[in-house]
Amino acid sequence: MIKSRSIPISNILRKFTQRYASSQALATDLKNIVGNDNVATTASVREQHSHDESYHAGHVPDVVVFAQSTDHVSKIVKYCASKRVPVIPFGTGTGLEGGVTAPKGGVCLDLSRMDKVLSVNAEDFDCTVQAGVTRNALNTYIRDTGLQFPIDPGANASLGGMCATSASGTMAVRYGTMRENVMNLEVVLADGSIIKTAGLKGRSRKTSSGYNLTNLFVGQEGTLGIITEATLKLHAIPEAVLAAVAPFKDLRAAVNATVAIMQSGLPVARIEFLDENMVDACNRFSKLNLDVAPTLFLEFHGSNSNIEAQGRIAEETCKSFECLKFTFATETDRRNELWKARHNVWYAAHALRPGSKGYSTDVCVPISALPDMIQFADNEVKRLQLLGLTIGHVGDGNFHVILIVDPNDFEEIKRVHDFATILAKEALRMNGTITGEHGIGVGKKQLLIDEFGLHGINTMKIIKKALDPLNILNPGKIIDIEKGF
Ligand SMILES: Cc1cc2c(cc1C)N(C[C@H](O)[C@H](O)[C@H](O)COP(=O)(O)OP(=O)(O)OC[C@H]1O[C@@H](n3cnc4c(N)ncnc43)[C@H](O)[C@@H]1O)c1[nH]c(=O)[nH]c(=O)c1N2
Ligand SMILES: CC(C)CC(=O)C(=O)O
Ligand SMILES: [Mn+2]
Repeated sequence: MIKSRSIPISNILRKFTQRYASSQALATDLKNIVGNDNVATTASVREQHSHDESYHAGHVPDVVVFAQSTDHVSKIVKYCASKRVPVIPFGTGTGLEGGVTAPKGGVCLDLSRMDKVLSVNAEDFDCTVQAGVTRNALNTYIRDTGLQFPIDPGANASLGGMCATSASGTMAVRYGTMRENVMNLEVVLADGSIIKTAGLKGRSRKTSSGYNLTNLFVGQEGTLGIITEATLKLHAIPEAVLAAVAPFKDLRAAVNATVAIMQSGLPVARIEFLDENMVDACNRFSKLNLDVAPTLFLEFHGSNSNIEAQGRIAEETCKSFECLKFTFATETDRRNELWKARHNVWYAAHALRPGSKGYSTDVCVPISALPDMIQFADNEVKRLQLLGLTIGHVGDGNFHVILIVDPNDFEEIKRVHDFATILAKEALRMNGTITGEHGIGVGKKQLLIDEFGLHGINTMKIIKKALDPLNILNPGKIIDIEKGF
């Protein structure tokens, strides 16, 4: 008898895909489980679910299932386990690392119909939502409570997707990332069983009870379980908000000012860096009239008296780094205009070259290393002659270089890949990480090995194999379970 270890991977994959007779048979079975209206097989729906907003190649699932409940998810996963069919969770498809693609076909499990806010405990500053609720929908729902959920990736992502990628955004510097804001998760495991990661009813502010399952499932990108519900921390909407814009003579001055502000302990709510290419793109796309120079957007949250004091300290610090101007934006409309432009940078960058594709890097380094890191990125963009625009959540040491590339120019694409690899390796050299918030998906699997080393990756493989022994949950993402080193 041949040992399974010696069967070539291609044969295993063929066998793997032969476990279900056809996409049609699969769809028929799934319709019996969740009803006709919740199963789609049309080419257009499958195509919509084959990719996210990144440049990564799309792969079409065999079937798209729209789950309406945790019970649906559990039954679908149990069925898929029995047939060895891949299950790829889908929130809103705004990911940037190809996480929702279906390289081995299978069932795309769309959670957007699980869109109920289940409870809001205003007095405890928490809420529980189904995975498909989007961050904007939650904030609209809780507006009258005086509370907000401030984690704000530019896109209106699903909260399940945000848990799954450990998302953050412009306000993480003040309120933390998803890792700090998820209190409990309901998760469907690879055999269809359902767990709560912080106790069956837990929503306490602190716990030292058992293993930290919550943070095992935050950032797992659908490879260990399907998140069906999340209990999240809420925060008070500040009494007063003050924003400011500060252009600088050069990139280094702007980043040095950021480091000084962070090291002074000033409780900034947002501190975002835009290089001059990015400011120029925002001016064009969002019809702004900002000085084209390396710029900081800042925001302070608090009471009327303390935000003014905070603003003044930031102004003095920026002036000590020779900022060209420091302009406060007090009116709500002006602030909204600035932050809307900030959230649209991805589209502003694409608009520079119609027909182009964008690739975003996402390194994060300790704050003291940030000036050298951003300078390094700038030098490399120039050396490799790329169209790169830098934007960053610099208060956290996290920034993105958006590279705009002609999808038909393979030589340019290679330079983009070279750049992304060089940048990630430099971030590791500076004690940082290859991804602050976008995750690994299909794009950064090799670099993850550099970040964690052999024993670290093997530990991840052990966890993956224990929780998903048939490798049906989002296979091919984060780690390649079949591949050795
Ligand atoms: C214009 C723009 C701007 C930004 C961003 C995107 C875009 C297009 N993003 C990236 C993106 O919005 C972020 O990764 C979201 O968390 C993705 O949420 P979706 O609901 O779209 O997940 P999406 O559907 O894209 O899925 C992402 C991954 O999570 C998995 N998944 C989804 N739902 C799941 C569930 N319920 N259970 C288990 N796994 C699940 C998927 O399988 C996939 O691997 C971002 N991000 C960020 O952190 N900071 C930022 O500033 C921005 N800014
Ligand atoms: C495309 C990316 C640059 C999106 C993002 O993470 C951001 O705008 O901060
Ligand atoms: Mn970002």
